[in-house]
Amino acid sequence: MRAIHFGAGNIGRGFIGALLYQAGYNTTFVDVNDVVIRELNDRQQYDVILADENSESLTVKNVSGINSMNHPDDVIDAIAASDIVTTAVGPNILRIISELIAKGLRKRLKTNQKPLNLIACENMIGGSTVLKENVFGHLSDSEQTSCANMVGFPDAAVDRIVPNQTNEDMLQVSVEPYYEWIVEQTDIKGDKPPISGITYVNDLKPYIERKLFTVNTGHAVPAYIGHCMGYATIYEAMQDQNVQEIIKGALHESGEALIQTYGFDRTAHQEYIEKIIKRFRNPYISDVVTRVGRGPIRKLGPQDRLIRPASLYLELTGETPKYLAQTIAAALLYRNENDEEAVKLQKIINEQGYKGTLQTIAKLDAQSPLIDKVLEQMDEINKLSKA
Ligand SMILES: NC(=O)c1ccc[n+]([C@@H]2O[C@H](COP(=O)([O-])OP(=O)(O)OC[C@H]3O[C@@H](n4cnc5c(N)ncnc54)[C@H](O)[C@@H]3O)[C@@H](O)[C@H]2O)c1
Ligand SMILES: O=P(O)(O)OC[C@@H](O)[C@@H](O)[C@H](O)[C@H](O)CO
Repeated sequence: MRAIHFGAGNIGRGFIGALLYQAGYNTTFVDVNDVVIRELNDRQQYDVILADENSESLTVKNVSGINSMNHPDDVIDAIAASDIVTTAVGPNILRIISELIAKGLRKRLKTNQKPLNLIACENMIGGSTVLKENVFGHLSDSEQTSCANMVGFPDAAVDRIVPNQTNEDMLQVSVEPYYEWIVEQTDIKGDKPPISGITYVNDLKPYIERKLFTVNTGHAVPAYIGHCMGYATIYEAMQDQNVQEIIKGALHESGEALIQTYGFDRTAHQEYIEKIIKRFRNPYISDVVTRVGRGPIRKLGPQDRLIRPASLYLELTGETPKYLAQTIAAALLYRNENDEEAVKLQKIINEQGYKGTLQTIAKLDAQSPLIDKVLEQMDEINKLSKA
């Protein structure tokens, strides 16, 4: 079985690549990072280390790489012949890789009639659906009709913390032991990919929202509040009493929104929250706040981890969420000159002010009580950053 995986980064090598290998696939990574691609081709294997007291390691074998900038035709051929295509490139890159994928599917229509599934493993709602829309934008009507019958784009939720890291061995990747990969089976074409780490469900929405609005909402607290307070890593920020109070409060608020929306069991959800907080305190992982806070414009989007649970909480309880508002305020204050979106965010704030920015980026109504709450909580965050 042949797999094509776009993005040989943290999640690509440390999570999806490892599970594909364990399921028996030969995996070709497609990336624009030439150094990583060369190493993959030279060695055809790499190690994944579990970040806990045992440091267990797995050697992922049967891997190769293609630099899509230098060898786009090889990517097209590989897609035409593959049994599964996965991505972990970041939500904003899906649009960029879609033209090459469309060319691969066009070739496949002529050469290979086997059903194919493409699974976007990104932190976003409807990632594979977004990929499909972009790919279909490059295909003719008749190609779209043919693809609609034999190519599936099942949405997915992926959960495993894989920090940025610099190891002596550049392909080695250290990952937390925990993982979850959930795929919506209703959109699969042909047989379900035989990957034992995947949990197949009929309706992904409750799972992706629970993951994004608990793991990623929670993660945003030590990232943005921690950054304001001068902490460099999630682990350091998680030792702070203020961060602990805010994360508990924010996850109580997002939890209330999730429980009321999906009817999750209250006790089970609280256990889920506690397990996640424990993962953020893993002493074997050093995850910088700038990775977790990366892309603040995306993270302040209307459907993402801060605004969506805050809006839902307001809608369902009639109260404005204090702790989510504090985290949104900290995200607005996030400055990092190495992060393109953070720079752009500060430019928008300079031009439009906080209120205008929340209307433009978060798509909040000018009258939304959430805006006033965020502005009110900005003072609290400023006090914390001076403390
Ligand atoms: N790291 C985590 O803890 C984690 C966990 C769950 C989900 N995710 C999600 O996985 C995705 C990837 O995150 P990551 O942490 O692995 O990021 P990363 O930066 O480590 O990896 C992304 C990779 O994509 C490559 N890339 C960029 N443009 C490309 C292009 N045009 N074609 C092919 N490859 C390209 C980059 O060179 C890089 O190797 C994101 O959507 C993220 O939200 C990350
Ligand atoms: O990848 P992002 O930028 O959407 O979010 C940063 C982190 O919260 C995220 O990568 C988590 O580590 C991951 O989602 C855990 O499963």
